[in-house]
Amino acid sequence: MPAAVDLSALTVVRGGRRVLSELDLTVPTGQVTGLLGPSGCGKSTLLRAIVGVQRITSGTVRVLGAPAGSRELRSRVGYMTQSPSVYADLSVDENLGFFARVLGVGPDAVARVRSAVDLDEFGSQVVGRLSGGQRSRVSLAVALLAEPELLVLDEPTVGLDPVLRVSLWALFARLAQGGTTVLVSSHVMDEAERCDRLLLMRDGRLIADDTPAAIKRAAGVGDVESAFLALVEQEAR
Ligand SMILES: Nc1ncnc2c1ncn2[C@@H]1O[C@H](COP(=O)(O)OP(=O)(O)OP(=O)(O)O)[C@@H](O)[C@H]1O
Repeated sequence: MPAAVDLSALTVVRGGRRVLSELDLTVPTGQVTGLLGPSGCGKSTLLRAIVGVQRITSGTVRVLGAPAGSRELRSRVGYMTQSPSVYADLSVDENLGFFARVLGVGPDAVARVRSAVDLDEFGSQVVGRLSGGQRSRVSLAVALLAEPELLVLDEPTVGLDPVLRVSLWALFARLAQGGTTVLVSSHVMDEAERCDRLLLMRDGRLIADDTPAAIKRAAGVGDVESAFLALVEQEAR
């Protein structure tokens, strides 16, 4: 099966700084791929390049067989940014209904995505009066509306309690089982274990690209956080 995302020699310079450097990577179709690395390593910039909202300096980014950001990808790629991108003065259902119309999907999608993110009790609640975690789940619900083939999520579990985090990771796994490609960033290394595949990043470069088990095995350690530290140490030598 062709890769959902295929990057070749991607370089991005932002504010005079080289934020991504000659990145080559692929994201397999129908799996949950985790993009992990410390704050500032370039995760959001990479995700922005994949959804086509980042000006790139050089290289190529192909998504679902088309150049990133092309028109035909609009409804095939769902993107959730780090800061909630929904209207604070509208209710959850009004937001979902609005974005459903923008995306041209039927009104029955609203109930489907509301329930997928566990917000059924909050349909008539104004978003401005929700907690941060609830608000980010409304953004996630928007990203799910068009049943995208590729779902790109920038730190979707920040600010969520452990129970909700587990339920969201279960949702990502269910989506992948149904054929959706899920690319999710996090700087919480314990979330790595829930991914089929991991991309570990540091300073705009990829330091590992494999399954969690293979990354731990290669580093001879029992958890991904220790593997990350071992890889950083190896590089410094
Ligand atoms: N608008 C911008 N202009 C210039 N530089 C930027 C801009 N946005 C981000 N950067 C720089 O690009 C680098 C990578 O930022 P990016 O947001 O991609 O990192 P990240 O890994 O997603 O971090 P975090 O986990 O904290 O969100 C950082 O050094 C940051 O300072």
